Amino acid sequence: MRWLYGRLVGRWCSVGFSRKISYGGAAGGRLITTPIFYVNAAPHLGHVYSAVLGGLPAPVHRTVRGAQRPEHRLVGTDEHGIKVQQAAAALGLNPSELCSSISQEFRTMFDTMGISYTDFIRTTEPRHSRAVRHFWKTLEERGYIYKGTYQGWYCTSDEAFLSEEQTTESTDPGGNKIRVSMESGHQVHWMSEENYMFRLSSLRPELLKWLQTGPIHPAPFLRIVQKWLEEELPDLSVSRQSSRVTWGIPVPSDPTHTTYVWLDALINYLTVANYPDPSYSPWGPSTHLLGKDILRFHAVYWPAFLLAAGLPPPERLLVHSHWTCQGVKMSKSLQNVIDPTECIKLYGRDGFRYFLLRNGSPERNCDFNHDSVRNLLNSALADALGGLLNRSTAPSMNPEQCWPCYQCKSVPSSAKDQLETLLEALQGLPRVVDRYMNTFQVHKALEAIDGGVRSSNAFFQSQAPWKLFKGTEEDKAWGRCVLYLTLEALRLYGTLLQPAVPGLAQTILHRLGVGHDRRTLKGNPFLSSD
Ligand SMILES: Nc1ncnc2c1ncn2[C@@H]1O[C@H](COP(=O)(O)OP(=O)(O)OP(=O)(O)O)[C@@H](O)[C@H]1O
Repeated sequence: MRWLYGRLVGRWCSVGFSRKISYGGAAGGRLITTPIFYVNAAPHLGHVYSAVLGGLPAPVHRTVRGAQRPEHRLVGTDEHGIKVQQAAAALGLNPSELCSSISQEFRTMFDTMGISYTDFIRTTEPRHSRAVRHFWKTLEERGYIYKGTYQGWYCTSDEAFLSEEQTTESTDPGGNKIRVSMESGHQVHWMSEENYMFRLSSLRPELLKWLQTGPIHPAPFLRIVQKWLEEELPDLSVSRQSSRVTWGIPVPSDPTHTTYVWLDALINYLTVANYPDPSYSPWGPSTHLLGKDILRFHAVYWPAFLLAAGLPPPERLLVHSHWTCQGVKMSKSLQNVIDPTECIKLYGRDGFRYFLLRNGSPERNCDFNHDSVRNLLNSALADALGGLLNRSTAPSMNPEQCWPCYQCKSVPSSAKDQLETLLEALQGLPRVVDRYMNTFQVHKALEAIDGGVRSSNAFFQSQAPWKLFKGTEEDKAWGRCVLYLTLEALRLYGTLLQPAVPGLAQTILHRLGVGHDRRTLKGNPFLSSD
């Protein structure tokens, strides 16, 4: 027996892993952004998912490569516009009070969920209105803004202008005929107003050129944007008359108009890089993570605004699909949301994070229900991972509570194939996880780790070290080898799980006696402890 990581310490006693969960019980220069969230209501599960996902790349880099990568991680709240104005009026508050209170709720939620960030921006901050005013003047000076009349459908819920083809007829709950957005299902109204227009139509060739660099992932969303750009691309209204929308940033040259909330909101990605100070240098490469509901704003309007201002368009847009409730997108306006606080109470922070990251996906919507959370956590974490850890570190299996020697003189012929397949899979696992995590296909990374855990369980069960320890000297040596390989595999899983479920991973590594200086694979790869 060797004392590689010191004694196995502590007891495995994390709620939900050694015990089962029962429903209803207590329980380099790189800018990465998640959308800044609109403060017309409290955060829901969909926001938490986006924010958790956006917080992963830096920890992944640290875990696998051992190095810190300069990274600016932005989160924040989008606070202007008519929806906030209306929500505040309905509550008898002034908009500023509502914004401060809901923005704080988002911040508290991010902290509770262990989401790391380097800047939390609020679009009502003075640094942001300075950036917006400067950006507006730049667009004006470069000839991209003119006064015109906008006539068409407007969806207040989505703060979006829609063409006739993007709307359809529907019926409201009272049986009245209404027009709705085909994309979101929210009601639209006919609007005719004199305001400031942005020459979006003139930017089509440059946008198409940008699309050729393949900046949008996964590919189906790139195709959607290509299709949009093949259709009509009318100029965009970028102001509202301030008599109607008071809560926003006034147009610098004309205070009778308020800046369109999406132009205002998107500029936050520049504000956090100190735009327009002389010290401003665009963060590169910049990655924006977003839900598919705001694809048009990020993949058409935002690069167009940047190109018009003479700035580089974003390098990568990573798009994810939606959490739904009974098939309908979870959304504040529809009030069909799942409260993240309730989920944290039921499943713990890491259980909730694991579920979101394992089941959420870029390509397909995912329906939320408590049964699927309970089933996943019981099967993947309590039974497979927790079971393996408990069994392989139990005092009955390892009375001296230390790491056995990896002295595998001879592998029984019956175990050779299984061992070879397992070792090959585990040696390649960090590369697989790193690749998936860096492209935000986190569900695939977690699936790969879970696959490893299940193969380790099968190996442990079929070799039955508890029986080998009662056999010949050769059996005992092989038993120690099986135990060593299992603990080493658990060290690998614990290390790789740190970005997704930091608390749970620390519990595993602590239980294995792995010191804080060894919780990266850089310098400590799989089987390096031999
Ligand atoms: N159901 C959802 N699933 C996944 N992500 C979501 C969901 N709802 C919101 N988000 C995340 O929040 C971003 C937009 O947030 P927003 O504040 O507009 O939320 P919302 O609930 O859709 O609001 P509203 O109903 O007022 O439109 C999305 O782009 C996405 O990143």
